[in-house]
Amino acid sequence: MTQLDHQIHSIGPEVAGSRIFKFIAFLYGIAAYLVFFVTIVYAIGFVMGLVVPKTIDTGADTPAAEAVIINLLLMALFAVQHSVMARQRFKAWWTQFVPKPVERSTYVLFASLSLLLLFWQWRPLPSIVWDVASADLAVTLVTLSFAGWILVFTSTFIINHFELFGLHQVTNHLVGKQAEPPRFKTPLLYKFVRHPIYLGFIIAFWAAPTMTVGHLLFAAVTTAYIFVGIALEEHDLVDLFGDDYRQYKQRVSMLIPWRRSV
Ligand SMILES: C[S@@+](CC[C@H](N)C(=O)[O-])C[C@H]1O[C@@H](n2cnc3c(N)ncnc32)[C@H](O)[C@@H]1O
Repeated sequence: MTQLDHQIHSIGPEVAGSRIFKFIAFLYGIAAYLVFFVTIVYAIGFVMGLVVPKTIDTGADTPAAEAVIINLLLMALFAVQHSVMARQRFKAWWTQFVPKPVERSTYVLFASLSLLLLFWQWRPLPSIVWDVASADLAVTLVTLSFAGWILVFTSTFIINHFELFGLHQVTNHLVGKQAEPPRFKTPLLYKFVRHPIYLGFIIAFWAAPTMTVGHLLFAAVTTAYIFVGIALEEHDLVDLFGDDYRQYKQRVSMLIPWRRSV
């Protein structure tokens, strides 16, 4: 027996395999996070029409009806992927095939890929709905849109950025730390609204100095989807945290600070 054979034998195939798996899972988690990061940065340029080569108002000339259908299908694909894969029952089913430590990273990767597909294949509908004449108002709207994106990013860190995007799970797995059960939290902004991340997206999508039909379609459908997403997410949160979440809903508004119902 060579020295290497002896070492492998003494570690045991299970442990050796699992060590390699832990490391591969960690690298996979980092790769999925990087794809997510590129996607969200691209999303800012795409929606605001800044820097990136393909924006919400550029792309192949397509007849309006065809463009609407393609864009609706792209948004529907993202919505179905994003909602179905986030449900507890789906997670219970697919973690029979996908190892639990990389479940969140895989979800993040699929969501990012379906968004990249949307950015790539999105058809412009360039007719103008509004175009503000005042330079001051235009600057205010661009600033508001940036503020929306900042709200999105800050809120992910407030609730737990690294857990939300799967890095926490693969790191814990790598160092052999047990995954902690989800905890109900209402830190900082979550004391004013229950969904600051979604509020940030709504602000970022609607605050545009020039609103085209394509941008309006995107803002309207994603806003409607956010309301559906909130209903599904809150159903799961009540299942998970029971009365704590029910009382939170009574106390704190959904999206508009200081207004209990919405
Ligand atoms: C993309 S985050 C969105 C969080 C929130 N809806 C928002 O807009 O800021 C979705 C994840 O956050 C979790 N979550 C939402 N509110 C929470 C809370 N108050 N405490 C703990 N987890 C929460 C959900 O279970 C879900 O896994």
